[in-house]
Amino acid sequence: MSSSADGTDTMRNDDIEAEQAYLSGLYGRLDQLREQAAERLRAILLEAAGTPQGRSHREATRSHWAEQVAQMNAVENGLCFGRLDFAADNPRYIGRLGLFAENRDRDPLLIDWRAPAARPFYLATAVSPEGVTRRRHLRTRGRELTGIDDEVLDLNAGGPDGREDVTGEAALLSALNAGRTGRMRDIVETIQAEQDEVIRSGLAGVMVVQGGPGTGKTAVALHRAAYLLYTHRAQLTKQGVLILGPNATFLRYISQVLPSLAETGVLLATLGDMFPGVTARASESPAAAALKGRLAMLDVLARAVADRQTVPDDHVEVDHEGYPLRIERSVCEDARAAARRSGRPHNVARQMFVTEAIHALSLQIAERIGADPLGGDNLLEEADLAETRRELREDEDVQRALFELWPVLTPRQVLRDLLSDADRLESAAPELSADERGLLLRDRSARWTPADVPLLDELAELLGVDDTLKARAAALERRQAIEYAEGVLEIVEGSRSLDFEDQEEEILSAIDVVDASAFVERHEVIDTRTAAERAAADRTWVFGHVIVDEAQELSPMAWRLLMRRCPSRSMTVVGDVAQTGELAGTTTWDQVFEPYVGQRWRIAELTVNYRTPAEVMAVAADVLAAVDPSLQPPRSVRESGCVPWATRVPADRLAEELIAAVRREAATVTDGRVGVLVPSALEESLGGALTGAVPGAAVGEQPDLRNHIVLMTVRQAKGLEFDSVLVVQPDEIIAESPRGLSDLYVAVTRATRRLGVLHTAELPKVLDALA
Ligand SMILES: Nc1ncnc2c1ncn2[C@@H]1O[C@H](COP(=O)(O)OP(=O)(O)OP(=O)(O)O)[C@@H](O)[C@H]1O
Repeated sequence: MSSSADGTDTMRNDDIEAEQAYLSGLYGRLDQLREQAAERLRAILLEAAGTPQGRSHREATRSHWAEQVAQMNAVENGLCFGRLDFAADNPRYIGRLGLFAENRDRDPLLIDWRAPAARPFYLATAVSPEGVTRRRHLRTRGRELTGIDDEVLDLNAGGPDGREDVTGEAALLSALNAGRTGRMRDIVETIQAEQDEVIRSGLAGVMVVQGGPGTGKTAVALHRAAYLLYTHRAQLTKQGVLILGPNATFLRYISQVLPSLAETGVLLATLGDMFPGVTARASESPAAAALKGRLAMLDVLARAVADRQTVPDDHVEVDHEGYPLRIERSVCEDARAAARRSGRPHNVARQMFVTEAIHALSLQIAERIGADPLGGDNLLEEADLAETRRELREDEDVQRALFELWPVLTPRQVLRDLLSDADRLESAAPELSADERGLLLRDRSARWTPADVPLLDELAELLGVDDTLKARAAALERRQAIEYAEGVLEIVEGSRSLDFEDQEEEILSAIDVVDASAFVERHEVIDTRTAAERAAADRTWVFGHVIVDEAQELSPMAWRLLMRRCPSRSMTVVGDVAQTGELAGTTTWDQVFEPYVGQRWRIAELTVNYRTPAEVMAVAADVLAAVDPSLQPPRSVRESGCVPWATRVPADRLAEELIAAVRREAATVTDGRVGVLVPSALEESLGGALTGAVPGAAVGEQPDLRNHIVLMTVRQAKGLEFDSVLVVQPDEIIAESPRGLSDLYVAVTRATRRLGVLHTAELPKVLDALA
């Protein structure tokens, strides 16, 4: 049953009035709380700085109140969207945030959708009503109530309304039929029962959410992040939650969902962002990316590092205090063997290499200067030897020679050197064929690709960080800060008013009361970043929970990186093995998790497609059967009434026909978005033609999805959706990759309403339904 505020249908007007009054009361309370929080924030900002501890406390309080204000601002739209009536209890209002009256003894005015008390809103059905007699969806625009949808769940009170397999059917269909905006919306008002199960599943362990296209995997993953942060706030705000998505365009697409749920403490990243200091966005051939994703790269990288631990053919000569010293090959070999035996990472084991080599050199010196002319024991004592070793360590020539033999290395340096040098590659990767090595080889100046990132991360593990070097760098930084502070204090001193110089009484200036190191301490920056921000800058950060979207695309090497960031294995992994496009991606979840958690992972399946209407899904089902006949397509929740079509056009008129089709579709879906999905080989030419004819159409590496018309490759369209989708040259999409059929499946399932296909050759068999 449905009613709108204009009073044209059956719902009693006084119901609307009563709900509007309640809603206004909630906004009144929200305003009051927001004003109180803003007042506290203002007071804190006016407080004096004080001691470092005081400042850190003040900073914590400031960010608490700033977050409160931000949260209350974020829920302004759709603050309250539901009401539950019970046979034997007071009604409950459900919203984006919990609100209490000033007198806390009373029932809450508004229940946060994530609280257990809100759960019947998503789960109660007529068959299993959980005490609920009526579920009411409140439709609002700003602070105004625009309509009400009721579902009566009490079987005795006149029978259930609507379908049993969906909850809140009217509200759901209205959300699904709305035109797309290029930014994903939250689904908090219409979460369905099977989605709710996933969202509220426990924090511990690996949960895989397998579901066909449009089943809400991304939406569920984001709402799960919000739910987990609400339920385990103390733990997760400290450790942070990571959401890994397939590319930057996708991250922008989902970027508004969590803020609209008033959650900001989540790090959204792509694989290319997972090595601090590197933003890996360059593209490479799918075959090269697949090769880099294989576990065989572990041996290649280990050998690449070992190859940097060198020994001379015969010896190296260095000058030490005017005398020549020989670093013999055998000395280097022994020192290298000892360092390798330690099992430590390269940069850490280097200490041992240096110690062993210096020891050998000190004996060489002892032999020269401490030899007993009478043939007795060496005359140097242990203390002399220790002094010799110290001198050797500090000798720059010796240092340089040892550095050459066992250098301090960075991951970027090792990977760049390896991938740009055929000899190094051959030495490190003898088991790869020459063709495979050719795939990896590239110019030194090449930009980083996402598939490089797991290799960099692996190298960081193999190389390690020498803590003594880190301590030295920190000491240097502090020394520089003190020098800077001294400079500041000198300026203060210099600018003392000359007028005071003759005065009798002593005037204290900054320089009299603080020395430079105290100054540095007082001004040391307090880390005000959120856990998510700190995590983004720290390769070794361990997250409280990791959520992976489009997880089927990750390579075995990428999984190693992620598992390192999440030793607790508290993970939510969402994906669809039928949509795998990357050659190094997976087609079975077992394969992914067996090495890390054995059989200890749970799977949840989503079976209803909320995006793609039944007419389009019928076409997609044939493509899926060709990908793997054992896979079942998800069931569409609605029909659009639009029949998918295919048109064959002459090859020399493809661009013109496409432009005409785009114009037609754009005129039909005026309230939504048109997506044109093309084979990679045609992206540039068709993109150019389209933007030439239809100014404002978005194309390129990171097109703005808010544009009315967007042209992209299928790879780029992963996870996205458009009201109308035009698929161009499906046969070429299939031919472009060994996973071409999966790519076509992805392409046709991006449509929320309309699907059209343009082709110049025969229509591929899998699209016979369109013939
Ligand atoms: N319960 C729901 N209420 C309203 N809209 C929903 C619901 N569940 C999913 N949707 C909508 O359905 C569409 C598809 O959802 P989503 O992108 O999360 O699916 P997906 O499973 O990740 O798809 P794909 O695998 O194709 O990327 C989105 O527009 C989403 O907002």
